[in-house]
Amino acid sequence: MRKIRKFSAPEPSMRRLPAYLHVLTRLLRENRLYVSCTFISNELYLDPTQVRKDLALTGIVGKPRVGYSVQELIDKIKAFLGWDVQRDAILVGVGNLGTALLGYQRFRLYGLNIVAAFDKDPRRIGKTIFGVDVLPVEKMPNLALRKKIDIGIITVGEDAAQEVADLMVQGFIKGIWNFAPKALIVPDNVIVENAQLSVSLGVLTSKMKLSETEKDTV
Ligand SMILES: NC(=O)c1ccc[n+]([C@@H]2O[C@H](COP(=O)([O-])OP(=O)(O)OC[C@H]3O[C@@H](n4cnc5c(N)ncnc54)[C@H](O)[C@@H]3O)[C@@H](O)[C@H]2O)c1
Repeated sequence: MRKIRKFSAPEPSMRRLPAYLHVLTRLLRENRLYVSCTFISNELYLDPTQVRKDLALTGIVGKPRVGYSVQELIDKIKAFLGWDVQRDAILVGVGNLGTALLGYQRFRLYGLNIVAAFDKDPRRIGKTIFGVDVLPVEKMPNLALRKKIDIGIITVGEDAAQEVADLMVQGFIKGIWNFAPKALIVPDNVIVENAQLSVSLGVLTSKMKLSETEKDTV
């Protein structure tokens, strides 16, 4: 059975940190120098103790009665998330979703630099989408190895996802951001993060359903 890899920081905290960053970036634009846990927790409807624990993971130390320096907190969160360094990525599957991801310019702010895209469809190969060249998928492992690519993004259908992951492993890619609804099998040294909008939608609709049922019973 495959081992579940454990990390020293809890995943829910990792998932909340980008939201804190969003609030802090706004405060920086408004020239705010300091911020408290209570302020952040009120903005995001979270428990202040939870926010304090999450922020402590980044190593930041607040000043009594003043709070945290906004700039320092931004820097610490970015460093914790690994967004303070630029990572080169490639994307495989330049269909609807792949094209949308290539067009999302803000990934660069998070240190994600998509340097090439790959597909198997001759109608897509040779095109340049949002400044990124689309190459034949067979060329991916070699390019990944040569350019020391860190992250592979999978946006092919679920039937092709494992074979694409295998090619990424051949190319010594260490992190796979998988958008296909497929549980991938990879060596232990490769980290896979599955990104599913349907999970988020499921949370929304089940909360709506629960709230509707609770209203009916009042
Ligand atoms: N994670 C999410 O929230 C989310 C949201 C939408 C779609 N998806 C998933 O993303 C994937 C893509 O969806 P889409 O709507 O963009 O599909 P699409 O059919 O528009 O695009 C898929 C692309 O992959 C290419 N492809 C197929 N097999 C390949 C292979 N072996 N090597 C290289 N390229 C290959 C196809 O030529 C095509 O260009 C699907 O798995 C879908 O379920 C996930």
